[in-house]
Amino acid sequence: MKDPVVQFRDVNLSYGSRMVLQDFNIEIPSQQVVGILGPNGSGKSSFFRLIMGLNQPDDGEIAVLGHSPGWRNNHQIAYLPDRARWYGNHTVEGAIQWGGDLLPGFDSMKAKELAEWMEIDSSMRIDEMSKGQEARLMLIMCLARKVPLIILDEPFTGIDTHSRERIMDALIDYVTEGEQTILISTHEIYEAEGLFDSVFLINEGQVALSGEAELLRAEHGSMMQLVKKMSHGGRGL
Ligand SMILES: Nc1ncnc2c1ncn2[C@@H]1O[C@H](COP(=O)(O)OP(=O)(O)OP(=O)(O)O)[C@@H](O)[C@H]1O
Repeated sequence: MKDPVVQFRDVNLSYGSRMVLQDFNIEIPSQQVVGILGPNGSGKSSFFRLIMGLNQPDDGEIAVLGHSPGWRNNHQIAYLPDRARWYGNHTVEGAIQWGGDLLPGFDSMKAKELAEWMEIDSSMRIDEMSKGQEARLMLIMCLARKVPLIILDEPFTGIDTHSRERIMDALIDYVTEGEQTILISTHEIYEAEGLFDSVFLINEGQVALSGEAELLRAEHGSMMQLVKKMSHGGRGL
């Protein structure tokens, strides 16, 4: 068994006086698609920001790809933040060129293939794109990178059902090809849950439940139901 890609031990994180993650422990297995699910405000984005070294924990230990979070390993991570925007004056082609020149592990051919699959015209200017088109481009810029860890925070927001289905198909194809770990946080649980090998359910700043997706489903029913129960204050899941 390989070492976990991400390991948190007894991590606490607060913003001012507000405690967001408390005694947070997690081990993310390598080479899996991992769902990070939970109600609004449960701490999913904060968890990703700690992985990237964008926030510092109050205490606890964090290892990401065998190092402390920060510049030493961020070139090995493709991160799609929850509120990402691209430079407006680029075209799609320009963004892909930029990725090829500057992003570690970026495969321009793969990016072009993904753009075609996701029906994104390469001559389109980014400031003329709809929200959903831009969301697709942001996703392409992450998925085209050959890095051990990809983090997608709410990648499907603003994307219509048809495009979402295409993206899920691309992810399934892409993932079976690769040797990467992909962390996905999403509220589109119903559509996305088929992607996950394992799932961590976050509630009120802690891992409330985790395991192989299939086993969790067999035991508790759909992920959607589990998250709904949590949103309504369900305890003892
Ligand atoms: N920069 C910040 N300053 C203060 N509080 C913050 C900040 N960022 C997040 N929070 C708070 O921390 C808590 C966790 O937020 P976080 O964004 O990690 O949750 P989330 O699970 O990703 O939520 P969502 O599903 O709505 O995206 C929330 O109560 C939020 O209001």
